[in-house]
Amino acid sequence: MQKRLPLLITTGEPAGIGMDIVLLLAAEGKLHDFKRPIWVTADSAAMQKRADILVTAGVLQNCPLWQTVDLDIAADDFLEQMSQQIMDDNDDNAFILLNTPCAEAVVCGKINTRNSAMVAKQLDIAHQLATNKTVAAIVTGPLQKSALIDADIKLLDGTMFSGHTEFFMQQSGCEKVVMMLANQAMKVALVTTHLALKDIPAAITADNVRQTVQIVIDDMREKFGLTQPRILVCGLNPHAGEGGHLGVEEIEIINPVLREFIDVGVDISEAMPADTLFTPRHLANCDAVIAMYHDQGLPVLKSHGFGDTVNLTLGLPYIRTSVDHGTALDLAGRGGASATSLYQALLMANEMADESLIDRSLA
Ligand SMILES: NC(=O)C1=CN([C@@H]2O[C@H](COP(=O)(O)OP(=O)(O)OC[C@H]3O[C@@H](n4cnc5c(N)ncnc54)[C@H](O)[C@@H]3O)[C@@H](O)[C@H]2O)C=CC1
Ligand SMILES: NCC(=O)COP(=O)(O)O
Repeated sequence: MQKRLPLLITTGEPAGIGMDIVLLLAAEGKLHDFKRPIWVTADSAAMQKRADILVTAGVLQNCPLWQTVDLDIAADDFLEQMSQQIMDDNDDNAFILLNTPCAEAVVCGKINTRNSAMVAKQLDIAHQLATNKTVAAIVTGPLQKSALIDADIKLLDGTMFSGHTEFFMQQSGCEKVVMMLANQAMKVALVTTHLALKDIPAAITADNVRQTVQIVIDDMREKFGLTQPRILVCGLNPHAGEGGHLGVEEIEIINPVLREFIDVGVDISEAMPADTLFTPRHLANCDAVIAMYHDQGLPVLKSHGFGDTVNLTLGLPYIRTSVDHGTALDLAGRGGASATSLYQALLMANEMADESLIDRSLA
C-alpha cells in the first residue's frame, strides 16, 4: 500500500501554546485521524519538558509517545536519512518530532528573543519540505510576531517580519497571496494583511484588489470545489464611501475593478457597506467575503467561532493552513488551551491534500 505524505505542524513560539496543543491532540489519539504521518517541528528538550509539566498539572492523563529525529534539513541526504530513521508503521508514536533546537532553555509564557531564530528556522524547514513535496501540507502553530521583529529577523526582501503569510509568499516567489479565515459561519479573505491602519488606504490599489479577487476565485474553485463562487466585497470607508462623501476609494479604485469581474460573469458584488454586509441575509447567499483589511473582517468572523476557525493562505504553490489564535502566553504549560483550531486546520489541510495531486509514495 502506498504511504500518504505527512502533514507538517510547526509549533511556532516555544514559550506559547504551540507544543501544548500538539500534545493535547496526541494524547487524545487525534493525530491518527488523518491516516497520514504527522511531523512536528519543535525543540526536543522543550517538548519533553512541556509534556512533563502538563502531565504533572493533570492536563494530560498520560504522556503521548513520539519519535525524535535529529537531522540537518540542509544536508544533501536529508530525505534519505529521514526515511532510514523513521520507524515504519509504528502506531505507538503519535508523531515524528523534527528537532529544531532552541538557543536557550524555554520558559512557559516568557518570550526569549534568543529563541526566535529557531522559530524562523521552523518556517524555513516547512517551506523546503512543502516545496519539494516531502510533506503534503504545512499546518502552522502560532508565533509571536513581535519576538521575531525584536530579534531583527527579516523577510526575504529585507522588510520587517510580519507573519507566516508574508514569509511563505516571499519564500515561494509569489507576487501576491491572500489570507483567508474560514469557519462554519463564513469565509473571509483580506486584500491587505498585517499593516498599520494608517498604511491601508495606500495599499488598496487596483492591482491589489484585482489580484486578490482572482486568487479567491481560483482557490475557491480549486481548494473548495466551488465552480461559480458567490463573493461579496466590503468597501473601505463607512457606508462604502457614502457616494464619495466619506472617501473615494470605492468609486475610483474598488468598483471599477469589481465591474471588470462582473462584466465577465463572475458572481461578485460591488463594494458594500461592511457594517451590514456581515448580516445573515447577505451571508446566506455568499461563499466568501472579501474585506479590505484585517480588523474589518476578522473580528466578525472570530466572534462567530474563535477556536473553530482555520487560517489558510490562498495562492501559494503548496497547502498551508493555520490555527486562528495566537501564542496565548498566559496558558502555556498551564492547561486551558483548546486544540480545536489546530484540529480543524489539520482536517482542512488533509482534505485539500487528498483532493490534490501532490500525494506520492514515500517509499
Ligand atoms: N497564526 C499565528 O501565528 C498567530 C499569531 N498571533 C500572535 O500571537 C501573539 C498574541 O496575540 P493575541 O492578540 O494576544 O492573541 P491570542 O490568540 O494569543 O490570545 C487572545 C486570547 O485568547 C486566548 N486564547 C488564544 N488561543 C487560545 C486557545 N487555543 N485556547 C484557549 N484560549 C486561547 C488567550 O489566552 C487570550 O486570552 C501576537 O504576537 C500575535 O501576533 C496572533 C494570531 C495568529
Ligand atoms: N490574524 C491572523 C494572523 O495574524 C496570523 O497571520 P499569519 O502569521 O498566518 O500570517
